[in-house]
Amino acid sequence: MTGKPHKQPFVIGVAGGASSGKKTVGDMIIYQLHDQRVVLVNQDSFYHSLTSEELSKVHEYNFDHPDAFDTEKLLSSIEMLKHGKSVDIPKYDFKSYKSGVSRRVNPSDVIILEGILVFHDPRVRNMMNMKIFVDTDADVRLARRIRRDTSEKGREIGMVLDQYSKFVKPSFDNFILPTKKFADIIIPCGGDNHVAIDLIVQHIRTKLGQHDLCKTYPNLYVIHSTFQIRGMHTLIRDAQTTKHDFVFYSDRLIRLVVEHGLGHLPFTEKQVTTLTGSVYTGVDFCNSAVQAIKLLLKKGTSRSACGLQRVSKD
Ligand SMILES: Nc1ncnc2c1ncn2[C@@H]1O[C@H](COP(=O)(O)OP(=O)(O)O)[C@@H](O)[C@H]1O
Ligand SMILES: O=c1ccn([C@@H]2O[C@H](COP(=O)(O)O)[C@@H](O)[C@H]2O)c(=O)[nH]1
Repeated sequence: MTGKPHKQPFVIGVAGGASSGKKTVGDMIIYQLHDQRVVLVNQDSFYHSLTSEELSKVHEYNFDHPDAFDTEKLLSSIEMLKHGKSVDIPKYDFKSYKSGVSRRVNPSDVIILEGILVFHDPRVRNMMNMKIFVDTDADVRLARRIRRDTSEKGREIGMVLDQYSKFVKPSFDNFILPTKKFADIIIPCGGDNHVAIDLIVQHIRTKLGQHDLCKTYPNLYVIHSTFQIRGMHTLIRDAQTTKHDFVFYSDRLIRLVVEHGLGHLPFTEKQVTTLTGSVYTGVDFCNSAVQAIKLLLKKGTSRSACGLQRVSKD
């Protein structure tokens, strides 16, 4: 075998009612994961093209029913991306109701699959590593839909309201809402929920940083790689780097490892009285933690011992 083994991408499903903010949430995740290869795939791309008969009675067509989508194509497309292959994803035109020219999507580290019914088919659901449901009140969704469909899709307000009461609302109650139970995370307020987005991004970063060794050793933690860390690794590997710089940057890297390790050690709450007489509640490392550091110091090389001593007085 040649080349690197293919690492499976992290697949995130984002479901919720129409105009709940699914795409906004997806875009916010992409924005925060700027240093990763992330691709957003929209379930809307997999709408079946309408036949001429369906077109003549478009007001009777239910775009919110699971059968409106080409789920087999969606499945095979995500499968290809999961296996590190590029895929042509169709483009659906909301004005002509037809699927047209495709866009080429390249394999990525993270795939975000967003759409009203992405949790409906168990085969699609099972491809996801994380499932998010965007929970936005029906009145907010309707208001956004009216604005979007009249301005962007050029539709009559009467038609938008008819479609809503005839298909959108019943399908939300019958098909979309029942998939909420499959979600790992439910986000109220969609894109306004910065706390939820931050937590999601943190989790994805942890998963992406996980080495295969983490599966064998569940208490192994991999420090998230930053540009600063990569820069220091570059310097200490460079044959041109001076001895002084090599020692300086190695020492900084060792300290980062030790400080990160200390964050995983057990601690107890401790209160101290400050010089001004007030009581400060902090934490104190448990005995076992101090013993672990002492053991490391005994076994460590002189350089790592030096790094350890700077972060632990004991
Ligand atoms: N938190 C928000 N506040 C105000 N408008 C929003 C918010 N989230 C989304 N929107 C707007 O609502 C519309 C639908 O949002 P979008 O993310 O495309 O929803 P979905 O993908 O669920 O259909 C868009 O016009 C978007 O700009
Ligand atoms: O031709 C079409 C195709 C779909 N719709 C509506 O779109 C929404 C789903 O898209 P979101 O981006 O998740 O909002 C769905 O409610 C369909 O009714 C349409 O109006 N016309």
